[in-house]
Amino acid sequence: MSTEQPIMEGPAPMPPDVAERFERIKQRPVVFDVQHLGRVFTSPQGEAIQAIGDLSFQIRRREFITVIGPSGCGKSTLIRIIAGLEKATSGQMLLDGQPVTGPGADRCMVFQSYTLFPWLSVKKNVMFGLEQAGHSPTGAANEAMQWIEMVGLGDFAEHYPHQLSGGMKQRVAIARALANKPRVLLMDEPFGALDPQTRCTMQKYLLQIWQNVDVTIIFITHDMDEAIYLADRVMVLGRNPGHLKTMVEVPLPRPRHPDQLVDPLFVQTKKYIDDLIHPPGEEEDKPLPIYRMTEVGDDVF
Ligand SMILES: Nc1ncnc2c1ncn2[C@@H]1O[C@H](COP(=O)(O)OP(=O)(O)OP(=O)(O)O)[C@@H](O)[C@H]1O
Repeated sequence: MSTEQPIMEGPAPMPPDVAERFERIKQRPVVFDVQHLGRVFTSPQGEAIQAIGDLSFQIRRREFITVIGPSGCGKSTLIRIIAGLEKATSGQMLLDGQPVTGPGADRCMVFQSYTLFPWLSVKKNVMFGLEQAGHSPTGAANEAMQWIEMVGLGDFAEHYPHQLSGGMKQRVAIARALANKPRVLLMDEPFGALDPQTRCTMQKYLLQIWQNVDVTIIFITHDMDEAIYLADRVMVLGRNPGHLKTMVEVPLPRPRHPDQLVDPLFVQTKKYIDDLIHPPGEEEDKPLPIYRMTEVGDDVF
């Protein structure tokens, strides 16, 4: 067995034009201020499960933040607390300086599973929240159509969810969320169920939409390429209990382009984040016990 230490990559260098962009971002107002957030669950046996330990971070207006970390580090718990669907057991969270105490129209969520009403057309799905918020049917229809056009589905407004592909359904879900004009769009692995090609197309659409809408995005993903490609900053979480390992400023200029996936800065950033999430030598790296299931001598390698 080799006794050599694996080489841990440092963060990639920041080109001057991207560093300037981050300086400009730091001048923007803080939208989200999360202070010492913690969440303890109780197991069915009555044991305390500390899902999130002590998490503090700030997000500025119109930042695109992706959240990545190993399974069980508290990504979903965090986004559910931000959405107001779950309560923190310690700490607090301010949105535009005001404490968040429950769900609100200022935060909208897009989930991985398709959550459209199957009995409503695309247009009616997008109108639903608007009508609930007090828009007249005509006003809601006009507003809904603007958002449906924005996600490129103008020709599908009268279609029903079962007539749409997975990517189209998620575009409707994004239109429905944005129609409420939230301050923050929360996305919990929204493209996780899509095939790789559709996923790439959706990433491109989302970046275009985000460019044209005044919204801050917090986006959970398991996919490292997706996390880096979309984000201004990648929030890397660790587990037991969930904690912030680091916030990585992505050293790539915007607008993003798929060619950047092979840029040395991208590759170095990926290696850096991967080393943070899976430190070499951790349990997951241990080899499996090997049981021989073939005849001795049946060596195909
Ligand atoms: N309702 C609950 N009751 C008890 N424990 C919970 C509950 N929800 C989450 N947990 C625990 O909190 C921890 C964090 O869970 P969470 O689902 O937030 O992690 P995650 O990072 O989103 O995981 P994954 O990547 O697998 O989706 C886990 O140990 C999980 O078992």
